[in-house]
Amino acid sequence: MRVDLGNALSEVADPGLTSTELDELDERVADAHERIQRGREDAEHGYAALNLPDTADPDAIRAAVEPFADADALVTVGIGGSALGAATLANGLPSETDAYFLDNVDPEHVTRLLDSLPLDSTAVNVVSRSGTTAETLANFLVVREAMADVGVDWTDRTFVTTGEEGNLRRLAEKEDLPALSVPDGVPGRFSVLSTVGLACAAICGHDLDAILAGASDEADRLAGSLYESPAYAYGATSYALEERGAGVNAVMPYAESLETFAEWFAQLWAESLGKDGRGQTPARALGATDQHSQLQLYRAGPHDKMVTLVRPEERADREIPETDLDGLSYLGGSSLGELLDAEFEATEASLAAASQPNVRVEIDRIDERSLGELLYGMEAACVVYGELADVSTFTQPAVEWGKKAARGLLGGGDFEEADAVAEKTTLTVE
Ligand SMILES: O=P(O)(O)OC[C@H]1O[C@H](O)[C@H](O)[C@@H](O)[C@@H]1O
Repeated sequence: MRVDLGNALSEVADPGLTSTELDELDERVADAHERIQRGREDAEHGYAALNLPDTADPDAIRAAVEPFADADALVTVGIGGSALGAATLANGLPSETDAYFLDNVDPEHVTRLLDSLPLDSTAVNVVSRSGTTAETLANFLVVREAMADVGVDWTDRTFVTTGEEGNLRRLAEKEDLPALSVPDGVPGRFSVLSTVGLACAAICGHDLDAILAGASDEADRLAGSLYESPAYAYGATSYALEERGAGVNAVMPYAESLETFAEWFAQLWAESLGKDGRGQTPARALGATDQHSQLQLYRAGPHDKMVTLVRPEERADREIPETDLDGLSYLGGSSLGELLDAEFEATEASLAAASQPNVRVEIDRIDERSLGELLYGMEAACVVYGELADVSTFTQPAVEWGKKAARGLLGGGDFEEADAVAEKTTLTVE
């Protein structure tokens, strides 16, 4: 992963950083790096996720999913960190198996998906770190009933990925389902390089060793200076821009296959860093499509955001046919890839010309190794941001609050959070 901070400097951008400010930030990055390394050495909760390039066991994952390798489709039933990492890999890379994700309990969507699948040749991976998430368990109950209804033995087609405790683990034991373990100390949104993301990747035919090798390369680049570590350069600059008023981070990959990456990033950034009245709101955009919609705001709107432009340096290209149509001949003989790159650079320049801060993130190409670098790099960026902002990066109390309120409403326990629903202030207009 390469990061270009030029358009975040104060000579270009407002807000922006002077080189003196960047040097001061660099001194704080050295301390943050020390803290991160200590956390990694002690395998502390959260920091342990940055050790996954070494601690994940791709052989064990491949062996566990082997019985499901011939499935025509794979449905991952999970939500948040238990779906988005796997989806980023599945949607980012060419896949041998059709991968679907049930990460919502919209009944129409669930029914439409189940009606469209060949259930007798579909594998189901139920993923929940806690093993208690209501949406995941509800969807699982629906999926297994749908299988039973058409005479499919769901116990033959299902495996689970979960922690050592919880309802899902108990269910797996009771039904004798194959079970992969979510490693200790790895929060959901940092779990893509563990069993959580890699089981799906293995069934899709992706090269797990290459994903982990890419992540390992990025881990090797973590250093006590942001000038030596692309991940820290990105995380520290995002933090410093937020401090100076860039409360939004619009992530805009210029690759259709990285659209889900922006969703994964949104959870990572929002849930980890949205604490104590601070945080940077992730916005999702796609280049070049959103140049024709959101870019107007990003260039001409308030100076309250940074734009992260992500692209592969190489991609499989396709020529644009020659044409003698008036005004279009400039396109002929060029390629869609060249056009997309020109759009990328034009957007970057247009933001800079309007003094809107933006950062360029590049990977070599869209393959296992580069995605491993990108995913690991962004996780490390998030952790260093959390250290600099002094927030508790690996907790999510605000999300837990809503989970308890919903559970209380459904009669799943006595949660005071549910009382707030009855106390809602209304001002209805009809
Ligand atoms: O994997 P699970 O325990 O089912 O959790 C799934 C998701 O649930 C919550 O919303 C958490 O805040 C997320 O961080 C987590 O990824």
